[in-house]
Amino acid sequence: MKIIADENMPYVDALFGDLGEIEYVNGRTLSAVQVQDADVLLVRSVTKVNAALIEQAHKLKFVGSATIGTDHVDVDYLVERNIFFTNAPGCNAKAVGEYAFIAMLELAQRLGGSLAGKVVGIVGAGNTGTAAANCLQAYGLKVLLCDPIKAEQGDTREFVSLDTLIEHADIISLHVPITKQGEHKTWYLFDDTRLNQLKPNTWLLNCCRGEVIDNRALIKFKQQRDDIKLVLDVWEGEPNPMAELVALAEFATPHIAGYSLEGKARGTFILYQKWCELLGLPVDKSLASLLPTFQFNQIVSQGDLTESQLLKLSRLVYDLRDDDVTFRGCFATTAGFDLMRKNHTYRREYSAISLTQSTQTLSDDGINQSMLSALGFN
Ligand SMILES: NC(=O)c1ccc[n+]([C@@H]2O[C@H](COP(=O)([O-])OP(=O)(O)OC[C@H]3O[C@@H](n4cnc5c(N)ncnc54)[C@H](O)[C@@H]3O)[C@@H](O)[C@H]2O)c1
Ligand SMILES: O=C(O)[C@H](O)[C@H](O)COP(=O)(O)O
Repeated sequence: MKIIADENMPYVDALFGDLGEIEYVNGRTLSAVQVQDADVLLVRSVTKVNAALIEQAHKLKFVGSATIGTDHVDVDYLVERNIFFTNAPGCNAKAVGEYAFIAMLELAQRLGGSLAGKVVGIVGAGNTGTAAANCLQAYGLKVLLCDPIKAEQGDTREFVSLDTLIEHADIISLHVPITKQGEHKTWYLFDDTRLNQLKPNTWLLNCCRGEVIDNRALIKFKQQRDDIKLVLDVWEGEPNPMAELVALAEFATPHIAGYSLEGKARGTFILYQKWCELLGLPVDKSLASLLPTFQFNQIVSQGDLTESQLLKLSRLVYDLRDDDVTFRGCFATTAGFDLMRKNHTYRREYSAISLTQSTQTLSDDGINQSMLSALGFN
């Protein structure tokens, strides 16, 4: 059996190695000729899986994308061809949630203020939006959720309209899929008009898909509104973001919000589980065995933490400042954007750290052990 896998997908050897012959490919430049004799195709978000790529792949039975998003895959065409397709829902949700939370801590520190006390609006209350909301609520922040689809489906959480969210939120974090049609389409959800509704000093984070914000409108808007602060992980026209926009963002990264080691491992593992299920094979490998012990896995803290100490602790799992600096030095070419993603040293999630407090401080505003557990520390 021939398995074609993106060369930047970790743990493929460990999980698929005894199931067939694996050939690693560059996902961005993958061609129809390379996939024509594949039985299994394992991709990431950079590969467009459509008729042009797989029309001649007559043996293809399974396409797996180790991603949450599916906008790069022509799912209808796969159904028509009777090729099984799976993505990896939720695989990197925690990573994205922690990225958003850590970015807010970083931004608060950079601006000389505090994250505590802010109201945060989450647009899209699915896996990543909920993961971000969980961190924020664990930290005691008020969170407003906007997700008309979930609301219509009977989700019992409290939802607000996008207008209400924009009116009340100090920080807005975007967590929707990219959709081009329908009542709730998200393409340019934040266009010129929406951007002009933002209240003074709003922080806007985008960790979902670049085109959820009209990037040209954002450049024009931000050039006149220095009070608005931006954290951008995703860009219109990736892998070639607009240079003017990178310069205007407080923190800028190359679509790596989901790049935790745990998230990446879960992505490949979900594809492995689905493939075993499809073939009726036993799932005889475990996700836990793939992950190395984290360098700082045991930490003892003396007393409650302040917000700046929480940020220091967070920087052990992910130092956003490093990625921001590297990105600004390399984003200007396709090769630079992709190479930074390829060479990214996958960060860890909070759960990689076992944290104990040796003493409890009797203050009301400190960050205590139960808050840290709710944030995801072990
Ligand atoms: N930057 C990254 O590395 C990264 C990582 C993972 C996912 N993503 C992107 O983030 C997206 C969201 O991921 P997820 O796991 O949360 O997906 P999900 O499907 O679990 O949740 C998305 C939510 O958005 C809601 N939604 C759709 N249209 C909406 C609208 N117009 N207004 C408000 N809510 C709307 C849906 O109802 C759903 O609940 C993915 O589709 C992917 O494109 C990016
Ligand atoms: O949809 C997703 O899961 C993310 O966008 C994913 O993290 C993108 O990473 P890639 O597949 O390009 O490595």
